[in-house]
Amino acid sequence: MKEFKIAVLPGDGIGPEIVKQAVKVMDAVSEKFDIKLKYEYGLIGGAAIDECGVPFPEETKELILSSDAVLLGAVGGPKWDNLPFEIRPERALLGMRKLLNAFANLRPAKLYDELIDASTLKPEVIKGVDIMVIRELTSGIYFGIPKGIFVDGEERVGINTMRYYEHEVERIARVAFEVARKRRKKVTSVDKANVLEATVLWREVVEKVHEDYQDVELNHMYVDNAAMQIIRWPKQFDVIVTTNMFGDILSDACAMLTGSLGMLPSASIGGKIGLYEPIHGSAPDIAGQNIANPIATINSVGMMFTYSFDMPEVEEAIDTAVRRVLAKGYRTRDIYSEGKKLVSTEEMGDLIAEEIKNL
Ligand SMILES: NC(=O)C1=CN([C@@H]2O[C@H](COP(=O)(O)OP(=O)(O)OC[C@H]3O[C@@H](n4cnc5c(N)ncnc54)[C@H](O)[C@@H]3O)[C@@H](O)[C@H]2O)C=CC1
Ligand SMILES: CC(C)CC(=O)C(=O)O
Ligand SMILES: [Mg+2]
Repeated sequence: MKEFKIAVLPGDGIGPEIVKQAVKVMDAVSEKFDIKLKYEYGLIGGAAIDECGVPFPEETKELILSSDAVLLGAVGGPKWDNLPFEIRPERALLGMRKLLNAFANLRPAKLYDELIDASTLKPEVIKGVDIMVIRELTSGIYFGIPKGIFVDGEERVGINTMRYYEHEVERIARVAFEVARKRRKKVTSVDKANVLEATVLWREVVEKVHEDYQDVELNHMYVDNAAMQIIRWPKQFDVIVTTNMFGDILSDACAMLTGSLGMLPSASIGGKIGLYEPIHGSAPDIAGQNIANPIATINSVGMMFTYSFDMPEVEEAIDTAVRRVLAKGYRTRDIYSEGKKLVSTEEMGDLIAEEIKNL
């Protein structure tokens, strides 16, 4: 019997609520596919600050490094926003991604036909949308030095630095071309090479790597245009590869093509141990109300089975279960439309887990 140890880090805000639903789904998967899943819970973010004074405790680092994969809810919230920057919850996230060398963040924005009515965009614009955003995750402006708030003469100056080494661009470009080969064979590299030297280098390296992937079409787009094109005509995109910050922003925009930010899962790969999390944050505005959409987290579990455990059949099963629950008309508040059945976070988790058992 296959056996996997999963580090489960619920985090803050809606994190614990949505992760609980993902665990229900993992329980159902374990039964259905006869796999042994061992969960070990750890503290991260604000929850860790409250308990041990730091956002990313040594114990959590040891836990994730001794696991086969990591499932994260989300971190952060107003309670911790005034802490010194270096010990804020979000630092734990960046630290964990770096520690795991999870440099490739895959964020699939695929619209379920069943949710065409959940979007504010026209059906003809979004029907069939299937974009894979590949965001560089362990470098760029979120990591570059110098960074900080410094005193310069009479006033302060805030500095962040966008920097990319050639090898960092090369490895993410390779991931993008490899993924595109299994899809519709088109990569759009998004940069700001008209004004940012770091992305002039990015564009050059992507071009160079492309020489090894001549069967894949490559085009380049500036990020401002890309933000507009995603909303204007999203079906022009197959794989989007981009920098850490641009990918962060564009993937939230892509989420709305699928109906809600609560729909987009992610896999962060590249190192030995994969990290799986919804793309959204801790949603403090709806935390504790049992109304958050758990599907992004549940589908992140699906990605875990494909990318960490080489069991794509489990991802397919989870995807089918989600689709069937949506087809029966069940909706959390964020994807609700008239005539559908409004359900809570807990109910959505139960429905999807039950559907898996009945597959
Ligand atoms: N990966 C992570 O842990 C991330 C953490 N954050 C942190 O989360 C906190 C809140 O950040 P925001 O900018 O408000 O972004 P957010 O992604 O938490 O929320 C943005 C909006 O989307 C809604 N939303 C998010 N997830 C949802 C879900 N599953 N179901 C239904 N609605 C959902 C929220 O209610 C909110 O209105 C901050 O402290 C931020 O730093 C933000 C993004 C990612
Ligand atoms: C701390 C942030 C970089 C988290 C975020 O917005 C994301 O990863 O999407
Ligand atoms: Mg983000």
